[in-house]
Amino acid sequence: MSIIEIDKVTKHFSKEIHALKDISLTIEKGEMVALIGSSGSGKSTLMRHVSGLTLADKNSQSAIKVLSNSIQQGGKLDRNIRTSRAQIGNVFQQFNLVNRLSVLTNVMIGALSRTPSYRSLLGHFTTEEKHLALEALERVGLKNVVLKRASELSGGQQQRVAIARALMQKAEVILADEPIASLDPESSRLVMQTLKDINEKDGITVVVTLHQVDYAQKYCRRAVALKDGAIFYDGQIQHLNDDLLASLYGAQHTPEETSTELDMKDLNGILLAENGRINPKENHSLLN
Ligand SMILES: Nc1ncnc2c1ncn2[C@@H]1O[C@H](COP(=O)(O)OP(=O)(O)OP(=O)(O)O)[C@@H](O)[C@H]1O
Repeated sequence: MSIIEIDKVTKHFSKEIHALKDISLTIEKGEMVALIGSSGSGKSTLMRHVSGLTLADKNSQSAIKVLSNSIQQGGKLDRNIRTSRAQIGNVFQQFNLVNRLSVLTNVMIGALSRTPSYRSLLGHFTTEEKHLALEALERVGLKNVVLKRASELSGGQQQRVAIARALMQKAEVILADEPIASLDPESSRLVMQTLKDINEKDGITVVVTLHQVDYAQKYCRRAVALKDGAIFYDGQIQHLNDDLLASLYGAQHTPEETSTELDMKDLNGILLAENGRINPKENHSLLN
């Protein structure tokens, strides 16, 4: 069963910036797919299209569906976007958690799409909701920090809280955009293992953008590689050989250099790209 259907998605940010070029892609239920490619290749833009946070070019043939529900078509957001979004758990660094709230409340916010908002705004969560949030936090190995403020957690812990929130939300799909971009190797391993665990045990479909090809190879079977906004490779990750990787990441690529070289270069790219993308209103619209 197809969970994500992306059809002919084209996006210009300006005349010069053609961020996505006729992307068509289908992701099946239960897959864990790595979205890879060098900085600026269009990974985040594609993820944001799937969440309906960015719209494709107007009057194009573009269409995106999640669980057969339309997210956007021809550059227009679907009317029932709230219902469609409820199926999608976002693990996006730029609007992950409400820092001043406790970890537990942040996870319970995951139930907002199913809860009358006056109740959740007043902080009136039911006992069942509290139990579900505790269970979700236990799943991601964070039961010991439930009453801490989100801002007190490490980056990796925050990512795992976002994953717990998606579990609480009963999301069928998790979109994780750069979930390990600024984490040390042990935290990265924990975040990736958590995603893999809920993918395998709960059958939740996961799409994760990664800079580090070695993590993609370790945790995902399928890779979709973008280059200059177009699909460069879509297939089993084990068939992505050094030649393909070299042409994906450019001439400087050698297998031994991948992690260190890309990390620094891409980190700068991410920070630059993120600067222009932080928009608290979008955070709010996701929660509602
Ligand atoms: N809001 C925006 N306005 C203008 N241009 C944008 C915007 N968001 C992204 N872009 C441009 O679109 C292209 C794709 O960017 P995107 O962030 O999707 O790439 P990426 O592969 O996720 O990169 P990174 O790995 O650095 O996060 C880049 O040229 C980027 O500068």
